[in-house]
Amino acid sequence: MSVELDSVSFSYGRRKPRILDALSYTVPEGFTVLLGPNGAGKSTLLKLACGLNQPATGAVRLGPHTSRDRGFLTRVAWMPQNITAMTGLTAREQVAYTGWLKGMSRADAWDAAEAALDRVQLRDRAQVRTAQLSGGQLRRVGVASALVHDADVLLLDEPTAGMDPTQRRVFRDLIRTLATGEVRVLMSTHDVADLAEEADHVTVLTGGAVTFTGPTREFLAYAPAGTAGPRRAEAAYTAVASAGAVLH
Ligand SMILES: Nc1ncnc2c1ncn2[C@@H]1O[C@H](COP(=O)(O)OP(=O)(O)OP(=O)(O)O)[C@@H](O)[C@H]1O
Repeated sequence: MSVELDSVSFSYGRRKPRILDALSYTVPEGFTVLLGPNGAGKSTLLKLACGLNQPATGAVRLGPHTSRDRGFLTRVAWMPQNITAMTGLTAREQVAYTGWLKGMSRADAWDAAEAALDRVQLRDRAQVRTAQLSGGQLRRVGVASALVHDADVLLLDEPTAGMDPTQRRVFRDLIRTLATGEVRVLMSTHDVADLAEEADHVTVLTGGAVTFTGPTREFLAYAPAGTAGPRRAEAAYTAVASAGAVLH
């Protein structure tokens, strides 16, 4: 099952401009990177896709559920761009708390929190208060919180911002193991060179509209012929983002 946005419109207030206007989009299978310039609406799309914000018109669905149902919220995980350290909580407590909020029993959430911290290589910091973690470590707590309740769809808002190169690599490998079978991962990033080639699909959002969505090899084909390996994704992104037309 995937998250589907069906003709969704949204603005941050009645008199505010529409950020998304009749946008229809389905989170693709596997691992998808969501690219787009600052202010394109990536975070807004992710917040609608996880049920945190509700559309003014249209609907967000996961199988039989809409984003207003409990059944939707327990199957979709979202990692915000800014992770907040919860006052007084250790890393394990903070991750377990997210599991509990998503409907797990206290005992299950506690066990799952340890496993999730392990997956992001933060087990040795499990007993440290989150307020005392570094920015990159706190982001890993955010990733663990998104993993804790075994969601079908993971929506990650710039999860690698602030991670060092080693952790970015660990994270990329983790995403590859997560985005298999039924689990879909949609991740916004500005880290085009690092991540786009790893993905199964690429979606480009420009001015609140999806201007490209498709398999990564189709995306990379927009790079001018002869562009060298590591620069291919950036060149493809530049070509797609500057085309100003819908390419999918
Ligand atoms: N809480 C808010 N209230 C009012 N406007 C907002 C709010 N959050 C975002 N916006 C506006 O919505 C538009 C899209 O913002 P959004 O954060 O979704 O873009 P983005 O693609 O994620 O950007 P970035 O790459 O900089 O993170 C921007 O014009 C932004 O100013």
